[in-house]
Amino acid sequence: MTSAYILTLSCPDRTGIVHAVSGFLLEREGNIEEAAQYNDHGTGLFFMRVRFACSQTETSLREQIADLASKFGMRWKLYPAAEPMKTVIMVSKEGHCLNDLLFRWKSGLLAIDVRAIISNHRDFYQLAASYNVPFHHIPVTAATKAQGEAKQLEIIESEGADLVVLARYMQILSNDLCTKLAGRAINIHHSFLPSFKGAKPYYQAHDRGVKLIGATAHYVTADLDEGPIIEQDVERADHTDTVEDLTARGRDTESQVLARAVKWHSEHRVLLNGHRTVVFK
Ligand SMILES: Nc1nc2c(c(=O)[nH]1)N[C@@H](CN(C=O)c1ccc(C(=O)N[C@@H](CCC(=O)O)C(=O)O)cc1)CN2
Repeated sequence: MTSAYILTLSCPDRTGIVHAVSGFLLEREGNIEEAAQYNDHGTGLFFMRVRFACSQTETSLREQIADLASKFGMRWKLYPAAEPMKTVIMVSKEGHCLNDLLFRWKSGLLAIDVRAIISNHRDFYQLAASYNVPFHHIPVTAATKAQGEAKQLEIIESEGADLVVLARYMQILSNDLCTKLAGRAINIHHSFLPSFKGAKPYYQAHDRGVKLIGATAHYVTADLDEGPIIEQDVERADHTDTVEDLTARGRDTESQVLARAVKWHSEHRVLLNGHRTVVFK
């Protein structure tokens, strides 16, 4: 019986990498179903993503890939392709992105498994219940942030979440929590970064008189809204728009940008390249 796997790797660029990987898989009767690679001439790093079917067990493949990787200095990861990514979604008082992700998940459009919803407000406990997803209300104040984050992390770890989505969660995560969630927490920022970081970006955009508004999905880091960008998009604006108009029009862009980022991350299409990303769409 064959199983589908996804192998992602990065290593110093040199000739023969694709040949070595494809030959490795051929020797094990692996059938390549999808492959993509990128050579970053600026950093000299080579990136690759391969989806393949193979009859060998994951344990056996890991042992053999480790041997290949050592010869090329590869940083690599191997994922069973069929496993949906266990996900925890965090939200505050704006629920459009949460609602969109839940609908896409239940419609089979996202390879995720929403294990819990965490919020510092109670607004969306009925929405969670309608999808039969546990809802955890964890209020957060400056005085209670450490305890609140400890509860959040306990839920994340107990659910085995490989992805945490800040779907308009409006609390700044501590440096410690950012470290623990490194590479597996995605935030949707409601501006076209690097413009208008921080709180109330639509107020900032309106004050600047922008003719475009936007949304940015990025990995969460200790540096607020500075994490590696995964996806962005923009929407037109003009002099007649109020902040409320911009906020309303921006909701669809935010939801669509976040959904694309979650889809690509859950399919292991996003590779970190320093403070940037490589996205094999
Ligand atoms: N460590 C990080 N935490 C969070 C990030 C991040 O990139 N790194 N992204 C934000 C989301 N966000 C914009 O998208 C954002 C949320 C909240 C604020 C903010 O200043 N909020 C409060 C202060 C709350 C607090 O101290 O925790 C405020 O309005 O004054 C700015 C940007 C999610 N978290």
